[in-house]
Amino acid sequence: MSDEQDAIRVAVLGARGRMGAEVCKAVDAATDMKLVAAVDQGDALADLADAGAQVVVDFTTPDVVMDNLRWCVDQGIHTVVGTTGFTEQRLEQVRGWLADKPGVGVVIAPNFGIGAVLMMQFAARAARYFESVEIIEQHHPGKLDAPSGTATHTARLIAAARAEADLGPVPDATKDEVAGARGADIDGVRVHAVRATGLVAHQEVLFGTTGETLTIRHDSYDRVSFMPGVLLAVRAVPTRPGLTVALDPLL
Ligand SMILES: NC(=O)c1ccc[n+]([C@@H]2O[C@H](COP(=O)([O-])OP(=O)(O)OC[C@H]3O[C@@H](n4cnc5c(N)ncnc54)[C@H](O)[C@@H]3O)[C@@H](O)[C@H]2O)c1
Ligand SMILES: O=C(O)C1=N[C@H](C(=O)O)CCC1
Repeated sequence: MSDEQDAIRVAVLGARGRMGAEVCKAVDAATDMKLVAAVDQGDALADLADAGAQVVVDFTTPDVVMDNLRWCVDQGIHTVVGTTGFTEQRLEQVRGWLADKPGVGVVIAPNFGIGAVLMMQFAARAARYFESVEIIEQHHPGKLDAPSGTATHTARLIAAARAEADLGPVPDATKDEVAGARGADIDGVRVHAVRATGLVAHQEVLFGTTGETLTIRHDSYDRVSFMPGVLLAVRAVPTRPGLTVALDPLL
């Protein structure tokens, strides 16, 4: 329990969205944080600075997140980003902005669910032992992007582990007779995106080798599952200058 004056002053961008609304509730309930601004489309970013925000949490959309983040870094405000769409090129751009603001911290994580982080770690660990691998991500139909940030991140981790183990390409003799039938190719790993009402956020990583398969699966049934990770990042980001990608270094 901290005094009001010691509380971390947090602002939320995308505050009326599915995730933003949940983050506002979680910050409100945290005794060591104070929600000082809840900003959504149409509101001025300047509201964040006027409210004296120390940490901004961004859950908006891939097409606006870079402008938001640039503004926050320029203002010297630490930022926790859950919004997806971060390519290696985008991450490099963020590192460039931060080079001019040495005290500022940014955490960008494709998934704040602790179980999801472990699922990715387990998948990376298993990758070297299986010649075949496919990722099946499943989300609610309101999701704007595909494949998910989590699936893209997982595919990159698996591809790196395969390269290190000299595994070569995944065996696949199939001719794609209908475009997309074999899913997207991310660094040589096939990724399939499912959208259905009733789902929240789910992922399976299916590995195969001679005579056996291994399935690693994670399910978020409720957006509350992301909140411990978000709060962990809010607490950590002021003492982590520069860019932190994914939640693993904070666990
Ligand atoms: N990292 C994670 O753990 C995690 C978990 C869930 C969702 N996500 C990602 O978070 C993002 C948001 O997901 P969602 O389901 O909450 O989406 P959503 O569509 O429900 O919410 C997005 C909100 O952002 C607002 N917005 C759009 N442009 C804005 C702007 N310029 N300034 C301020 N607000 C703006 C929208 O009005 C909306 O309220 C997506 O990229 C999603 O993939 C990440
Ligand atoms: O609901 C979403 O949208 C989610 N997006 C993230 C992703 O793209 O990986 C994390 C899971 C939920």
